[in-house]
This record gives sequence, C-alpha cells and structure tokens, in this order.
Amino acid sequence: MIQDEFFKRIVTQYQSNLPFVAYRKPNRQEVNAFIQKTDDLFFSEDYSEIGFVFAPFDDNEKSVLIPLEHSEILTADYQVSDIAKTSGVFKASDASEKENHINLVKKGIQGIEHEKFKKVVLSRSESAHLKENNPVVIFKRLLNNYPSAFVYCWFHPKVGLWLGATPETLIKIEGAQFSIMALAGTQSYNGTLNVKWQEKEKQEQQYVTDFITENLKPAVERLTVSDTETVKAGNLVHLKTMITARLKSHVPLKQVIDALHPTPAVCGVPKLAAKQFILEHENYNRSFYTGFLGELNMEKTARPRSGKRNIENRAYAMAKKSTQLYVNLRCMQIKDENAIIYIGGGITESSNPENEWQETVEKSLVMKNIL
Ligand SMILES: C=C(O[C@@H]1C=C(C(=O)O)C=C[C@H]1O)C(=O)O
Repeated sequence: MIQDEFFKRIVTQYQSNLPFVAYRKPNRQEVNAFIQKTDDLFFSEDYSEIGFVFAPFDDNEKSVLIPLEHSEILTADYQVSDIAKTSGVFKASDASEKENHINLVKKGIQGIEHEKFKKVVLSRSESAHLKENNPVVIFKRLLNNYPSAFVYCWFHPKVGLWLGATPETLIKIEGAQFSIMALAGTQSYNGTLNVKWQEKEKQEQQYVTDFITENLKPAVERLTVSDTETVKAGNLVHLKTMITARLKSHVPLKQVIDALHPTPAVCGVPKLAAKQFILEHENYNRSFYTGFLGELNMEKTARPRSGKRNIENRAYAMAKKSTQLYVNLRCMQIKDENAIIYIGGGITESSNPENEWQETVEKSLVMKNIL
C-alpha cells in the first residue's frame, strides 16, 4: 500500500469513530496498522489471543485487545515528510506542580529510609492545549523525529486516544527465544554516548536487571545477560542491559508477563510495596502510561533456511509465533483539545528531589518538542 492511502485509511477510521492502532517498530521503515471493523471493546483474558494488546500500568485492570480476527492489517513504507511543528501551547510548569512532585519524591525517599522498598518510580502528568487536534499529523511528527523508538497512535472510542515514542522493550518472543530490556538511569544527551554514570543511576538500573533475571528463572533456560551500555532516546541517554533466554516448553506467556510487569523500570522493588505506594501517593491515575503495548502471538512468516527442503522443517518455521511488547513511556493521551503528557523517574535512597523534578521536565520534552 502506498503511504498516502495508509494515512487516508487511518483518518477515515478515526473520523468514523472506530478503533485502530498505527505503529512503527524501532529502526524500521514500515508502518503497520490494525483497523478494527466494529467499535466493540475486546479484552485479552490470558495473553493467548492474537492481535494488538494495550495494557494498563495496574495489572489488576484489564488489557484491551484489537483482535486480528476482527481487523484488517495495513502496511506501507514510510518516507520522512516535512510536517510543520506549531500546534502545542504549553504553559511553563507552575510552582505548585514542581512543589507537588518534589514532595512526592521526598515521601518516596522516606519510604526507602523506612525500608518499605529499595526503589520506586514516581511520576506526574502535565497538560497542554492543542491548537490543532490532528492525531495523524502528530503521529507523523513522532515518526520523523524518533526513528529508533517504537512509535504509535492508538485509538478506541470507548477508551481514548494515545500516542507515544517509547525507547523501552518489555519483551520480544519468537518461538521459544526471547529477549528483554532492562532500561533505567537518565541523563540529557550532549552529543556523545561516552558519558559518566553516577552510582545512583547504576544502582537503579541494576535493580531492574536483577529483578528480571530472578523473576524469569522458573520459566526459562539458557539465560544470558549482556554488558550494560549507554543508549540514546530522543534528547536523553539511558543505561541498557539485554537479557536473552529460551522459554521452557509449556510455560504460558501470561506467566512471563505476570512475573515481569510492571518491572522496576516503571514501578519499583519490591514490586508490590512500590506499586501500593504509587497507587496511594501519586494522586492521579497512570492509566495506560507505564503499561505495555504491541503485537501479541502474531504469526511470523519465516523462510526455511536454504538447503532445507524438508516439509516438516518448513511447517515448523512457518508456525513461529511472534510477540513484541513495548513499555508505554514518552507518551501522551489526547482528550478534547488537550494533550496530557505522562513522565516519571526512578527514586533510590540517594535521589535528589530537585534533580528528579528536572528529569521529568527533560523527559516531557520528548513529547513537547513535537507538538
Ligand atoms: C518512567 C519513565 O522512564 C523510565 C525511568 C527511567 C529512569 O528513572 O531513569 C529511565 C527509563 C525508563 O525506564 C518515563 O519516561 O516516564
């Protein structure tokens, strides 16, 4: 399909008030979309379904599904286009927003001092008036500006409209082989990846890696952990470690997702105490921010390796299921004429509240810069 037709179909779907998701995977040229045929609201029961899943932060709430069987799939090659930036009008964050966030961070640090948890990720939201409410234009700006992110625009008339450009993979599974990213620690990008990390950042990222490896152990074999490296995400850099393994046979995907989500990259350690603190103290509903989204159990058409003409091998290769889920960060919800931007950061015992505030200001620019 050509690009113009792809976007025309998205616009028609949105104007008809019908559900869709349009997205582009990191470093790919191809844009994809699920166009749901009715406005039914479907949920995933146990992550065994096939489709596109959109899950909230709170794992006690339901995950929305755009099922493959009720959708048309669109694909096009995306060429970067010239889209003027001008729509968003942001007021400078007022003193009370800053004070509230600093007080929240202080409470988090006290929680750590009282040994309720070792790390907690605390967040806030900020709202901006949009001069022009056109999700497809905003989506294109995200595509143009963040080629290495998972970029998406998700809409359901009974749920809402969300857009984002996330640097973080939750889990990628192909057949039995899977990989997970442990991402945390933040600095602004100053033209080089050769940066020095403080102990605080190394520690908060190590918590994520340790949590993932510990929690996965019962479900996997041949687990390997990569070296930790610095990666760029928009105007920021983070610390990243990749964990790869093979899923033991008969382990359902739900068991893996329940063990991981929400990870300490977006919640904390221990998970339950940190989550309870977040739900009690953040004072707003994260909704789908720090949840996850992506393709669920899609069939991957893998070509059999050359030289292998054996039919059985070919059938096996064709049947490979692929799941690619991303953490919903650097995102916003569009409601009426406003964009609500969601931002947060990891708090440890050595956090400085003023710096944590500044980190959320810098993270908010990933969305603000394209509005
Ligand atoms: C919570 C966010 O980001 C997460 C927290 C990070 C940190 O604390 O340094 C870094 C990357 C993400 O895992 C966010 O962007 O809102």
